[in-house]
Amino acid sequence: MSLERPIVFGNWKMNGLREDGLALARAVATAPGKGTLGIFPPATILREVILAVEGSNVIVGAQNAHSEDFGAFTGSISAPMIKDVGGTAVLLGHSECRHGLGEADADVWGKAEASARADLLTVICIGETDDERTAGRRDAVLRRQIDGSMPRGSDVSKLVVAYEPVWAIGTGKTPSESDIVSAHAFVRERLDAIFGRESRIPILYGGSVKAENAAAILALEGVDGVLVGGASLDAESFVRIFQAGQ
Ligand SMILES: O=C(CO)[C@H](O)COP(=O)(O)O
Repeated sequence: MSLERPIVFGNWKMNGLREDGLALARAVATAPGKGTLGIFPPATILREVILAVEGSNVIVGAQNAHSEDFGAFTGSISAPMIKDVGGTAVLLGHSECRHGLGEADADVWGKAEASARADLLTVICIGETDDERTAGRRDAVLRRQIDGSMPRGSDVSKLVVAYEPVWAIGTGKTPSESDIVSAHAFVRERLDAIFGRESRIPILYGGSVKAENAAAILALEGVDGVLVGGASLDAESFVRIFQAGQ
């Protein structure tokens, strides 16, 4: 599976009731342009969103999945369940899950293995906090997260990495262009070391991506696409971000 660049994914987080979510999905499905569009709505409307974009190339996925396929895990959904309703992707290791829900690298690894078993496209999110950045530990954190969250032996063509500095998420702050380039170069080097140069796992940037800064970010060396939060909730903004990469 090879994803055409630019890859523009929207993480709706805990937003989207049926009416506005389906309208947004339909608008995304008709966006003109080359590349790969993906949306990650809340699980409550996953199936309806999948039906709303049917016939388009838009990828629809879930925002998390359990490491087990089934069982007594109240409140969780699993990779086979996502697959069962027609979902083809999942976000894992988002900072809001790592830091808000206490997900460790090993947890993300287990979830990624479950996602691979269900043959989903797995987007593994990584990124340093402000304290880690200030302490000069960015690369050490990225290395630990890559090494600890990404299982070996699965189909590398179904893996995507999203570099999302935690301090840039929802804050309006973005790293300098040179910082994004150097972080992506570091991630690429590590992925090459683990999975081989031919793996070419796409690396997305995430954190305060907007229609206004998308063209500059998407043009940076090593940036294969973007993972968008807030600005993916507005159809016009999200489509403008996609078109900024054309
Ligand atoms: O939602 C995101 C993509 O996963 C990420 O958290 C960035 O959010 P944003 O700063 O609201 O774009």
